Amino acid sequence: MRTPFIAGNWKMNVEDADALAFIDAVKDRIPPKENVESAVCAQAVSLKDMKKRAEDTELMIGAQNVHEEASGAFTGEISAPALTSIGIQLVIIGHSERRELFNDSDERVNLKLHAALKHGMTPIVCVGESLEEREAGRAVEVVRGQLQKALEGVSAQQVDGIVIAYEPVWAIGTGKSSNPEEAGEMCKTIRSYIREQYGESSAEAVRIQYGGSVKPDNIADYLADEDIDGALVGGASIKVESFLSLLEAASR
Ligand SMILES: O=C(CO)COP(=O)(O)O
Repeated sequence: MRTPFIAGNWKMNVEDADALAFIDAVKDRIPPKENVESAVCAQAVSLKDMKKRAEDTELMIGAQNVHEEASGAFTGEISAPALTSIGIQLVIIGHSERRELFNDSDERVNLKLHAALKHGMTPIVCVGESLEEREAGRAVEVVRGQLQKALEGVSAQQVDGIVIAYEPVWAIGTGKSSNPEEAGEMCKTIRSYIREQYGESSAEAVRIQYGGSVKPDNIADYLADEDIDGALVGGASIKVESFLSLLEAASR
């Protein structure tokens, strides 16, 4: 059985002092990782200190982005070796905000995924259709296309450790969460894609999160679906009690 995985994506919303205070507040209340795996992905400047503060807990600390090259003249970027050198093993790749605002094309998402895997990181790869694409009946085609391009050249052995987050763009930060049945159907489609490409054991191993306006009062509706293994949560992951409620709801 797959262990549920709840990850907070704090985006550019939590400054250093609050990030560290959050760790202090949750660290003795994180459920064992056998019940639910938990993470928060913060701004790069806070990662090193957060990692240290979270040392004795099972809360993982993740990055929100990584550059595809290991080093070089890429002003302002962060490399996978730089992240792993401070103990950061988890990274979000291809979030729709990065795709939309920072030119993270499917090809770049693929390069970033390879960089993360090469350096032993666990990637959370985000896919999801826009409202326009959903209304045009193209949601499945779009998500399958994103997966195909993101996973190009990724081996079956590598794919087993990847987390895929299905985040319909229209449900992010809008309070307009996707209907759990529709979300479940898309997560099933994602798992079927993994099965087609990599076989049954990879399909069973890969964890698929839903993301988009997940909150303590709706998370159980998503997790009830057999193909939804957790959530990637923005707004509702920032406040201590809300984050802990999400973990409690997901804990098995
Ligand atoms: O983008 C998200 C997580 O990556 C979702 O954000 P919200 O939970 O705030 O809708």
